[in-house]
Amino acid sequence: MAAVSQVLKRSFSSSSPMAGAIKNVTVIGGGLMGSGIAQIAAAAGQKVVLVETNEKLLQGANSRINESLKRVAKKQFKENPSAGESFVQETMGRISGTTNPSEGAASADLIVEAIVENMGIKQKLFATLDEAAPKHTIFASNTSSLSITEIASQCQRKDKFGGLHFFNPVPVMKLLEVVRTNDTSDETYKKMMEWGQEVGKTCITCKDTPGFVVNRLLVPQLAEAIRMLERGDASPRDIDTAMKLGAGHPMGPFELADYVGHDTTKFIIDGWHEKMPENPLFKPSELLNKMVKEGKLGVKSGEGFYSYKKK
Ligand SMILES: CCCCCCCCCCCCC[C@H](O)CC(=O)SCCNC(=O)CCNC(=O)[C@H](O)C(C)(C)COP(=O)(O)OP(=O)(O)OC[C@H]1O[C@@H](n2cnc3c(N)ncnc32)[C@H](O)[C@@H]1OP(=O)(O)O
Ligand SMILES: NC(=O)c1ccc[n+]([C@@H]2O[C@H](COP(=O)([O-])OP(=O)(O)OC[C@H]3O[C@@H](n4cnc5c(N)ncnc54)[C@H](O)[C@@H]3O)[C@@H](O)[C@H]2O)c1
Repeated sequence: MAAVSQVLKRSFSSSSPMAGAIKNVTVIGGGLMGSGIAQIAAAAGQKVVLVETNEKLLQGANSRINESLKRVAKKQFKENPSAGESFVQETMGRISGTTNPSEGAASADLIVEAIVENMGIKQKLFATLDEAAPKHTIFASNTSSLSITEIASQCQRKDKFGGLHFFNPVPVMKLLEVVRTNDTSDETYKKMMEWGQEVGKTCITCKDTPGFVVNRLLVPQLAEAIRMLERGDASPRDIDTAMKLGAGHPMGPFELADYVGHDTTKFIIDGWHEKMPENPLFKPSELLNKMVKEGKLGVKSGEGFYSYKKK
């Protein structure tokens, strides 16, 4: 992955965005979600700067994107493999990396944050970005469960702040939840919706409420599945099979929670328990807490409810 300084010199000296069009996207956080968001923006022809905390994680994101693009190319260019290779190379060529968020923000029309699900860390990051990014830059968080209004509270540009909630895996899942706060301007909302369509997503809109639409319905279901397991009602495998064959889900709740990552699921449930202590649905799970304490984070660590270690 080219250093952003080289790409910025080469790419941004001559080009400047058309008034209003989102051409330069900065993604903060190159994990499960951020790497996918960077990938689809670059695949849509946009210049992407990916920001991570260190070079090793940047390289990891780079590899994850490259592997995913090869899977996409294998399907999209089935009849023309060499066109598929060019698609992968050209898309990767639009992505540069840096470990400096302020440098990464310098030429962004849109910044999408996909870092750890922690309110304080997100707020601190956006306060820094508010100083570094051009005045026209739109800020968006990919948070699963936190309040966009609260995340934006340390920023001046509350009119240019919203939520862009993608679904995992980003290159495959068609939905994008576009969230506006009471301060999000109509112009910002319109640009977020248009950008979501440009990167190939079907956009829905909802208010800035906990979990937006999908997670407000999904979290209780996954939580109830874990309580079912804790009561000994059924095994994870049988519960997953039940929901796949009985409800037509592509993944059962335990497969899905493993896929999402239990660091994230724990952040989500702990945050909602703190916000809504009276709601038994969001009471923390001893089993989940034990798994996280033991480092069993799901697919990302090789073990969660199931084992993913290569035999
Ligand atoms: C009591 C307290 C408990 C508390 C619990 C609280 C829980 C909280 C949980 C909330 C989490 C919220 C998280 C977030 O905010 C919201 C979400 O993202 S929810 C997750 C949404 N996603 C899903 O539901 C995914 C469902 N699964 C699937 O769609 C499929 O299983 C799959 C992931 C697409 C995989 O498909 P499969 O057919 O099973 O297997 P393959 O691997 O062969 O994939 C098929 C096909 O898809 C393409 N593909 C898959 N992955 C990628 C990728 N990363 N990049 C590109 N392409 C990909 C690919 O073409 C595959 O074909 P192939 O390449 O194999 O030919
Ligand atoms: N995992 C999912 O299924 C999913 C789906 C939708 C939304 N989300 C949300 O997306 C966000 C990221 O989730 P994820 O699953 O990708 O997590 P992840 O742990 O895979 O990735 C987060 C990345 O952010 C990086 N990071 C942390 N602080 C940073 C900082 N200050 N600057 C730059 N990088 C930083 C970490 O190094 C890590 O690589 C969370 O808010 C989560 O709620 C997750």
